[in-house]
Amino acid sequence: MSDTDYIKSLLKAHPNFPKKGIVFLDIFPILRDPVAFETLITHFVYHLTSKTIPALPAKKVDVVVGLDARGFLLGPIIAMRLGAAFVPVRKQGKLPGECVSASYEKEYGVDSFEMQADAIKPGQTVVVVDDLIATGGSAKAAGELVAKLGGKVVEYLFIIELTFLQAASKLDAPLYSIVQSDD
Ligand SMILES: O=P(O)(O)OC[C@H]1O[C@H](OP(=O)(O)OP(=O)(O)O)[C@H](O)[C@@H]1O
Ligand SMILES: Nc1ncnc2[nH]cnc12
Repeated sequence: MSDTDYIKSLLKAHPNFPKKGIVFLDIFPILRDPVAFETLITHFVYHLTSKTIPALPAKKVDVVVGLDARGFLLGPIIAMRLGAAFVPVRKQGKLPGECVSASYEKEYGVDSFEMQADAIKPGQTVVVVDDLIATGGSAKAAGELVAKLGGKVVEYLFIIELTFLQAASKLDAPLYSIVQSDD
């Protein structure tokens, strides 16, 4: 079985969660299976180190940015494997010190994201990681925060992409997803 089929087989769909009309795709069964979790992380790391990402000369990622909350389960592990920094993007009011912020609309509501102002240095290369991209609102806001600090997003990485919402067109860098869902 391919990595993609293995990971896909563990995703659980919950119709009408967190509200009517949304089919929530749950990634937690992957994390319950250590072999699947290892496969997932290794897949991302292999992608970042052995494939050609046009905006990533010398294949060097300086910073992995993970999005609150499920991006925190993936980002730090990927960052450690790459020898890169991990930087969290958190929902408003959770981070101490000076922060930059950006608000965004998502599949089921409005929210605001923040990043610590000294977390990324001008010119650093960044990958943004999260479990799922739906409308792309949260990823776009994260990209805006990176840009405000002078960083350069070279790729947005997700386990799942809801392709029917066409988020890729909103982003300023390529989108990579392991599983694509079109319904
Ligand atoms: O592409 P978008 O439409 O922006 O939606 C995707 C975002 O929504 C989910 O997080 P959620 O806001 O539910 O937060 P959580 O991780 O704290 O549950 C998901 O983990 C992404 O972060
Ligand atoms: N359909 C979905 N499943 C899981 N997380 C989500 N975040 C936004 N839309 C989602």
